[in-house]
Amino acid sequence: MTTPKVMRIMALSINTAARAGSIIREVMQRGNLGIVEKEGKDDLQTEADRSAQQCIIASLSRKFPNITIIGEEGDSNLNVKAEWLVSEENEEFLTHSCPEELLEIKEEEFVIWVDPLDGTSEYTKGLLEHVTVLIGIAIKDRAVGGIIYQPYYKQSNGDIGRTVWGLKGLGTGGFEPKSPPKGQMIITTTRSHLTPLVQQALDALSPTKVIKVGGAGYKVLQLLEGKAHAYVFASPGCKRWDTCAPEAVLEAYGGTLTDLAGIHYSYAADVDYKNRMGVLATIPEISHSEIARQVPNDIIATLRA
Ligand SMILES: Nc1ncnc2c1ncn2[C@@H]1O[C@H](COP(=O)(O)O)[C@@H](O)[C@H]1OP(=O)(O)O
Ligand SMILES: [Mg+2]
Ligand SMILES: [Mg+2]
Ligand SMILES: [Mg+2]
Repeated sequence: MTTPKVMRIMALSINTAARAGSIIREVMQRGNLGIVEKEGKDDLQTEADRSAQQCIIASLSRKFPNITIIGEEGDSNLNVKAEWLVSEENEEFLTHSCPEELLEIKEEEFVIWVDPLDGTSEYTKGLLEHVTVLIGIAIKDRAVGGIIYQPYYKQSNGDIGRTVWGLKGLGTGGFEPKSPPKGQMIITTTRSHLTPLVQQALDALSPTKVIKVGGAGYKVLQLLEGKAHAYVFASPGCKRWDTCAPEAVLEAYGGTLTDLAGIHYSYAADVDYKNRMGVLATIPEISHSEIARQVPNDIIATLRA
């Protein structure tokens, strides 16, 4: 029997995200980040963002030429150095069985959303633990599979870097699931993109504690590892590549990630990339719709305007 496409795409993405992570470490080690501003000082790009994206898109598109792959850093030159091309699929992942409902998905039905370096602002400031590589795998318009690679995670055995993955219908891997303390409401939100509206939404939810960290990937890791109950971001700043992989991993775990009104974003290839209606993510133990109801209407109206 041939291996189902979704399993092969996940397995190649796992190895490719780790290679991109090593490129991110190499650029930092060399010390010349090559920072440019994209849409302003809140929107930076470095040599690491550019090179990691080239590695990911060249590797995935070579093996899966019929898949639409959309990366944060725009069109990439795919004539990359041989050492950046990943062709091996992750064997450990391939030992899992494919969920029944995903057995027959054809290459043309996938859309892959790539954020080669999430938490660029934190990367440039040396807050390296916040940095992740995100590869999100959508089928038609839904986020189904995701890889969150953390290039600076320190393993207990001394190894550096870890891969967290999730696939709907199969589950998650690469981390120790943990629930946050009961009777509290710990919210994680932006560290570098705080605005009055972001603050207003936090206040409306009366958190017992707020954890400000960088990156959409790192914030979802806070939910998976019991550091926070919810991720709340009342801003149009995130884009589909920020949320596709985190949404798939969180939902494979039993949680939920939507816009602030509680509606799932579409990850179809032809959508507007902007997550205009913000981000709301919750752990499985929390009623997502209950939290969405607590978001004041005027905040939703402001985002919608
Ligand atoms: N105003 C913005 N402009 C550009 N990117 C943004 C903006 N707000 C959020 N992002 C992206 O969403 C991620 C999560 O946001 P935050 O860290 O503020 O919570 C950021 O790391 C950044 O991704 P990236 O670092 O990949 O460019
Ligand atoms: Mg960016
Ligand atoms: Mg990002
Ligand atoms: Mg990025």
